[in-house]
Amino acid sequence: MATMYCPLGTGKSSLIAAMASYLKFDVYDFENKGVVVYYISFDFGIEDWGSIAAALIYKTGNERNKIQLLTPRLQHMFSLNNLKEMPTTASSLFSAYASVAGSMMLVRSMANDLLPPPLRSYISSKLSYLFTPLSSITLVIEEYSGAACNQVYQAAEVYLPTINISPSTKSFRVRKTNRQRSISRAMDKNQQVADTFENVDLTWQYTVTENKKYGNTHQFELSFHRKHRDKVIGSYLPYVLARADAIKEEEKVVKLYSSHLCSEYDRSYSKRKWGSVNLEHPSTFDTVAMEPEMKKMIVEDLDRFVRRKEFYKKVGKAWKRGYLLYGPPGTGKSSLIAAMANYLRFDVYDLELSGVQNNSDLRKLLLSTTNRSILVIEDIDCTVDLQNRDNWEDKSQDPTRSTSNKLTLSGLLNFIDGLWSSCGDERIIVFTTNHKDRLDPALLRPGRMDVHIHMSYCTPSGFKVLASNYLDIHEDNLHSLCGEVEGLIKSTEVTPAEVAEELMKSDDADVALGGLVNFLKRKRIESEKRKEEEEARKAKRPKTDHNASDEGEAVDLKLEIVVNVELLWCDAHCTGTVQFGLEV
Ligand SMILES: Nc1ncnc2c1ncn2[C@@H]1O[C@H](COP(=O)(O)OP(=O)(O)OP(=O)(O)O)[C@@H](O)[C@H]1O
Repeated sequence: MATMYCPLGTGKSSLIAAMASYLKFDVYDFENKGVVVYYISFDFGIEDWGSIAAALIYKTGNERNKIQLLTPRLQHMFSLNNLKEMPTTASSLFSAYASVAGSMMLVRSMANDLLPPPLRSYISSKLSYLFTPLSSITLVIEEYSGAACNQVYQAAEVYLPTINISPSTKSFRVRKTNRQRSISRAMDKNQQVADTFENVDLTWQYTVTENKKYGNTHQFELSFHRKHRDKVIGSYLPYVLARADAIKEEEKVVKLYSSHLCSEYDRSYSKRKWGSVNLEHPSTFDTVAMEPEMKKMIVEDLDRFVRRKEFYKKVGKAWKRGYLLYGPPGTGKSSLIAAMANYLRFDVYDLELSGVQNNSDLRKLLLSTTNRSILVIEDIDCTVDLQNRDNWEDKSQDPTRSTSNKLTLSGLLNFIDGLWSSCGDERIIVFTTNHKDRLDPALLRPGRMDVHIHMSYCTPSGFKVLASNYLDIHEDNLHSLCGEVEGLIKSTEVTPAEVAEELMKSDDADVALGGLVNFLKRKRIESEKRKEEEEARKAKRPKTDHNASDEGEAVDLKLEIVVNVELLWCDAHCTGTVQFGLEV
């Protein structure tokens, strides 16, 4: 047993990861205040159920064959003697059948009454294999692998709509959004499509198991002749994964996932899921108004990040990068995130922390995000109280909630660069805030937020980008008002959002720029007036040693002195000697 105690950012999680990878041990991450969860696993495999069925149905042939129908480990469970005692005449077979059927009905009604729905659905899905032809085999591709997304499932979702509809398909789903050029289709539940790969016939089926309490489970079932098992697993599935990547690349659709986009029904599901829409934000690095050097720095940083897979491996770091975007509202933080997503073609996961109940919920949500994605937590200073790492909780504090049932900063940090951060590749994490000073230093330390980007008020070069976006004004066709606008922008705090709003008011550059000049002049007058009023207020304030800004310090100092004196007084009692000293 080992206890690690050291300051923030000194590599506790990395050491644990290194120990686990050196020893090839699994890691169980128990939160110190967390709830212990017991997992019960049912490990009858497909083969086992098939062989149980085979042993029950084929009661002919010699005893050796009967035993061979069972997989080796089931041979231990079902003894030879039990099989020998199975009946062989038609009448005894019929009465055996009747008694088995009666027992089955009894078992089924007991199961309906006693077993929880997920367990029932698990058992019924396993029993369905009894009815598949023995020559064929079915691969079950579930949506989730443990808590993480199953990439084969996701690839099947992309690939299957591109293969021809089978004659046996009775229904399929169609959709088209504003941005899609053509209608896309998807498999409907319980429908099949056929595919052929290197002369192997394959059948895909999409199934949804409904469960009101725990939410629906989705899966694909891929059936084929069992003699092709190696080819399907070794060649066909990798082909489907590669095709899905290529299709996504061709479609160039970036998705925006949000935990708020899933239905209430899905939310109650213990494995909370993300709902998605296509990210149709047109922002690119060309359209974002910011200093050209900063833009160049960000693009180079992103390029370096995506090509550094081996580097991250070599230095023993999870392949992820954290960006902190800070600045006043309307300076383009969201636009920059969209530009990053469009540039990298990474999906965006928009996480609203206010809707996350506890660390366990957060973990489920984050584990179900995919690789090559951007996780965004906007306005991180507003959603939760970040002041204290240990007491970081949802603002709606409920004293009745146990301490283990909370969202904590440690829980989030653990995902950013703790052990959990390694559960995925090529991840970008972006936090945005209007108040960087309000963030816990633990969040800002190097290694967590690798790049801090200040999104400032509009600058002359930012204006040039906006003028080009909105009015097609470029270096070679500069408008006579551009010089005046740039001069005003230098001396006025105006956000790119405000400038953009003015430029949108007319297609006529004279009108739009004229409006912007007036707006900037008004803004400058207002801000000068505010400054004068502030200075007048300061001048009117009585001159004391305890004005507002000094008061806090004075109180702190007083408290400190009282505490010191008390401690020294205690010392005096205990030791009989006392020395007073005061350092200010
Ligand atoms: N730097 C920018 N470049 C281009 N357009 C911008 C920029 N900043 C703001 N805008 C315009 O203003 C709108 C609002 O900007 P955006 O939402 O990106 O700002 P924000 O900093 O994320 O604001 P908030 O902090 O309120 O979320 C955008 O739709 C865009 O049209």
